[in-house]
Amino acid sequence: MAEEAETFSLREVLVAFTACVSEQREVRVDPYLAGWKGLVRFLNCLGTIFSFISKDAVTKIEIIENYRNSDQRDKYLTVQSMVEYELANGLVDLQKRSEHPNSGCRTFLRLHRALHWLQMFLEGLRTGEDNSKTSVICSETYDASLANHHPWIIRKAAGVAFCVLPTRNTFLETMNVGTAEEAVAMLGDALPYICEVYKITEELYAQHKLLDLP
Ligand SMILES: CCCCCCCCCCCCC/C=C/[C@@H](O)[C@H](COP(=O)(O)O)NC(=O)CCCCCCCCCCCCCCC
Repeated sequence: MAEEAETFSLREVLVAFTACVSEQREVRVDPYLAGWKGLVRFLNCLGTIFSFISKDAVTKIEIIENYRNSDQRDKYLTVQSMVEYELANGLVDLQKRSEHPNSGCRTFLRLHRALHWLQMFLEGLRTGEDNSKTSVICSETYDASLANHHPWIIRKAAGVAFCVLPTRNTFLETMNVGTAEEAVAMLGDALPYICEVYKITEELYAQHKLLDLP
């Protein structure tokens, strides 16, 4: 675990998200998944108490990766092409999960909601006081975002896991980007890209009324 922590750098994760938006303002699926995979590696370094979260994220990443490795891989190149393809071919359960329980659209939506939390969490870390508690930043941003989509039992387990998070400065140093100040600067550079990815996806899902997919 320690070795994994040493090789992890937040830089590679953030670089992946900066590569997500194409010139046509489309969201590329491969760098998006690469970004999430990096985040999962980081989460695994924080302790086994987070395993239930990383397992769920991995399951969702793999569902979409399988589409990217299938005969229909080109349809899943961008979020825009995925939405167009799945909707045109009736591959999305719109009211309740039945024939297509793991559509790309509903799976991606779960990661998209988590990206909203990530965006707020990283902003909270960036602007927080030196001695502020990561656990507080994490639970406040979780309550304001993802928690609204989770049942009580998940919210409870997440709340327990957040308690073990180290202080803000230790957390920033774990990112392996340099000093806490350097990590803060890196967050400032990268956050606009994450916000842009989130915004484009949110608009696309809203336009197609997909924000509440079961
Ligand atoms: C730094 C501490 C990390 C705290 C992570 C906060 C997010 C908490 C998410 C709790 C999810 C619990 C697991 C189960 C979730 C599912 O029920 C639920 C719904 O799925 P379903 O409709 O298929 O049932 N799934 C989801 O909402 C997707 C959750 C994906 C979470 C990925 C979180 C990865 C976090 C990576 C953190 C990295 C920290 C970054 C700092 C540089």
